[in-house]
Amino acid sequence: MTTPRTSALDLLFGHLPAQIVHTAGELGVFDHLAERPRTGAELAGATGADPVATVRLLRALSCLGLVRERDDGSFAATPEAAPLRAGTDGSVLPLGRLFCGDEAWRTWGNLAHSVRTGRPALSLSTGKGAFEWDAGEFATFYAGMAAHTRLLAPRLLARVDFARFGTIVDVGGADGTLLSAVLTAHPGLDAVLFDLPVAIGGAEAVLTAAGVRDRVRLVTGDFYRSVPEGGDAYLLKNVLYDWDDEQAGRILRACRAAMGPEAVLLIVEPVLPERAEPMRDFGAVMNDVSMLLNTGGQARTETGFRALTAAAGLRLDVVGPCLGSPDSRMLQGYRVLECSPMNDGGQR
Ligand SMILES: C[S@@+](CC[C@H](N)C(=O)[O-])C[C@H]1O[C@@H](n2cnc3c(N)ncnc32)[C@H](O)[C@@H]1O
Repeated sequence: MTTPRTSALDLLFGHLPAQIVHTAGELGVFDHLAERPRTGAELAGATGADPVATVRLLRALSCLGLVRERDDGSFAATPEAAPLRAGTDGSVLPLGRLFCGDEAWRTWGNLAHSVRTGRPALSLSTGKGAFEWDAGEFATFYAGMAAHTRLLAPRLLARVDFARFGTIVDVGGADGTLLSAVLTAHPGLDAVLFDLPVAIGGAEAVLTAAGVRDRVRLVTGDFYRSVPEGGDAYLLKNVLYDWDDEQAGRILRACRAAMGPEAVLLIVEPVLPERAEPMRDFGAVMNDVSMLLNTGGQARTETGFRALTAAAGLRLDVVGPCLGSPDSRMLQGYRVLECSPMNDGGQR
C-alpha cells in the first residue's frame, strides 16, 4: 500500500484556494452561474465587482474545477460548484463563513499563540471568547453548524436506530436542525431541544419549517447546571469537543443526573485515532486543532472518552464505526458513542 502524500509546498498554499472559493461564494458567483453561463463582464455587473478582477477570479475557479471556460468566452458552473450556491439544501457556504470569514481568518493567523501557550486565540482577534458573541455572530455560528448537521444527518440516521426511543433530548441542540431531521424520519418520536436562549430563539422557525414544531418542547438553560429529565435518549452532537476535560465532565455529569436507569446518551462528534497516520480521520484531527485555537476544547480518542465518561458515572457501551462521508475529508472521523448510566457500584 502506498502512503498518501501531499507536497509541503501545496500545503503551505492551501489558503489560496480556500479564499478564492469562499470569496466567489460570498459574491454570489455560483448563484448567478446556476441561472446560465455568463461572461466575466456580465458576472461583474451582476455581483457589483470589477470586470477584469472577476475574469481573473473565474480563471482561478476554472483551475480549481468549479467553473468551465467555454469557447465563446463565457463561464459555466460545473456540478462540483452546486454546494457553493446560497440557500440550497446542501449549501456549504455558511460553513465556509465559519472557517474562511474575516474573523476566522484573523484567528487562524494566531495559531502560533495557541500552540505556544496551549490557550485559545479567538479573543486575540475578536476581543471575545467562544459563545460570548452578539446576536449576528451567534446567527453566523448557528447557520454554519446547521449546514454541518445537514451534511452529517443522513449518515447518522442510517447508523442509529432512533425508532427504539420515545423522547429524545438534544443537549446543546442549537437551532433544532438535527432534531428536525430525526423527527421527520421518525414520526413516532417527540423531543426536547435544550440550549442557550439565543439558540432556542432561532429554533421556532427551523422546527416549524420542518413540520415538527408541535413535537418539540423548547427548554433554555445552562448545561453546566442541569439538563431536562425524562429523555429515553440524550444527544450531545459536537458539544464536548468545545470544552476541556473539567468542563466536559460537568456537562456529562449534568446529563447523567437527568438520565433514568434505562436512558442512553449518544455522543456524536469526531473521535481522534489513537495514533495519527497520514490523512486518517482527517476531520477529527483538524477539528482538534480548530478547538485548541477557537474554544480551548479538544477532540478525544476512544480512550479519552472512556475515562471522561466513566468519571461522570457513564459507561461507554458502543463506539460506532466512522460515519464517513463522500462529501468531505472534514466530515471524516465522526462516530456515535453510546453510553449508559452506571449505578453506584459501576454496573448498569
Ligand atoms: C458546537 S455547537 C453544536 C450545536 C449542535 N449540537 C450541532 O451539532 O450543530 C455547541 C452548542 O452548545 C450550546 N451551548 C454553549 N454553552 C451552553 C450552555 N452553557 N448551556 C447550554 N448550551 C450551551 C451552543 O449554543 C451550541 O448550540
